[in-house]
Amino acid sequence: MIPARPLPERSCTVLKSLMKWAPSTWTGLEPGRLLPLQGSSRLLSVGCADHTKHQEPSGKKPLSEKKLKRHFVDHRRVLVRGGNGGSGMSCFHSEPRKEFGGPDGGDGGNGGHVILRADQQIKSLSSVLSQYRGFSGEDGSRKNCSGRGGAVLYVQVPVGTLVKEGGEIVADLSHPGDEYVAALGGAGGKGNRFFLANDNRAPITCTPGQPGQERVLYLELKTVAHAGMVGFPNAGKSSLLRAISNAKPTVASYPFTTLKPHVGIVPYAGHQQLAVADIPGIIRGAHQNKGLGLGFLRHIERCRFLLFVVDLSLPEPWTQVDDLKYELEKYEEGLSERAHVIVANKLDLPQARAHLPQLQARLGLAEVIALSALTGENLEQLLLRLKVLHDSYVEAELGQGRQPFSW
Ligand SMILES: Nc1nc2c(ncn2[C@@H]2O[C@H](COP(=O)(O)OP(=O)(O)OP(=O)(O)O)[C@@H](O)[C@H]2O)c(=O)[nH]1
Ligand SMILES: [Mg+2]
Repeated sequence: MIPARPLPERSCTVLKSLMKWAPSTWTGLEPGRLLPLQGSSRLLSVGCADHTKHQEPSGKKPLSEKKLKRHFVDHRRVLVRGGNGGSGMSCFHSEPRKEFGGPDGGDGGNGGHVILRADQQIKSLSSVLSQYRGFSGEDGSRKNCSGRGGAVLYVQVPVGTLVKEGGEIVADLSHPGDEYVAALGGAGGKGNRFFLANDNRAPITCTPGQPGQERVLYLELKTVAHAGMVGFPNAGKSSLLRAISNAKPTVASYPFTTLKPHVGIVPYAGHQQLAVADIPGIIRGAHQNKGLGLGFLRHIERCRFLLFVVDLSLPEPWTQVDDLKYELEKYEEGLSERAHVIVANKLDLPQARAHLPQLQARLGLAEVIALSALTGENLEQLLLRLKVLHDSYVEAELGQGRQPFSW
């Protein structure tokens, strides 16, 4: 007899990865849990202490920024089709000693809708497939039995997803739990029982189910956060996000290190949380598609306030602020006038200290917060300012009878 041998380690890993993916494929067959949720928490760094612990399991190398970018999708064209309605049945009651039992064909069930639902656990549109078909209703059957209706197919999308059809915005799923019926299921057909009338006691007519609605939708993700960081490459945006939150975006001394938005959570007393988004650097001329272009600014469009991060160690740092504001204006008029703070980073460098008085003189003392993301100097001042901005935002929203966004 051959003794049982333990599986080699590599096979175990392969098996485990298969086990990890298999349920997400099967869920497509079940109503209610239909999405192949790629629940990888690495899709977007979320700086919640517990989350980050799960993000990088010990012994596993974190994914490089380049690989992470492949998982971050902020556009998607989706073809959605509602489920078809089931057909009605044409048949007659048949029973011993009951010759003319009458029509008893049941109606077909309605097709299931396809519904987009904003889910906070989903961080990018990468888990959204290119097409979805709703569940069809069952056909009607004998004895007036109606067919079962098709279950609703829920497609989970990130909070902040815009739904467009033919260039027009048809829905904005900006709050967790928001839903949008992307495609209606077809109505079920009628069985011949439905056509029973005084002048027609034995109808044989029955109707087929209607096909489900078919639409081509464009999904566009606009990250939702309280504060958005904008700055030139290498200004230290990612370093700052690392310093104030538990998010772990890559930091390096070359430009365009960050290739996808990151959201970090800054915890405050009383379980208050403030979401801060770090987006790729923009450069002068970005509106002419220089650097990474301005496409990423869509991720700060919804931010309630902005952090202009400038490198204080460079000569004439105020020109960075002017250039950033100019690029923002080119992207969307009025964007640069949103509530903001100017963060003068790299205060630890000697030349930076020399530039500070000039910057403050040009932009105003109150507006500039000089700090060092590297040494942590003066970070509290930024945290306090963020809190003040957040509180005034909450007050304004409540004043207008709206629920403020909370992460
Ligand atoms: N001395 C000093 N260096 C800093 C400070 N903050 C960031 N750096 C350095 O500046 C370089 C760029 O930092 P990042 O945080 O990657 O800059 P970024 O703005 O995110 O850059 P992109 O992602 O390319 O847009 C890194 O080498 C950091 O170590 C600081 O406060 N002081
Ligand atoms: Mg960065």
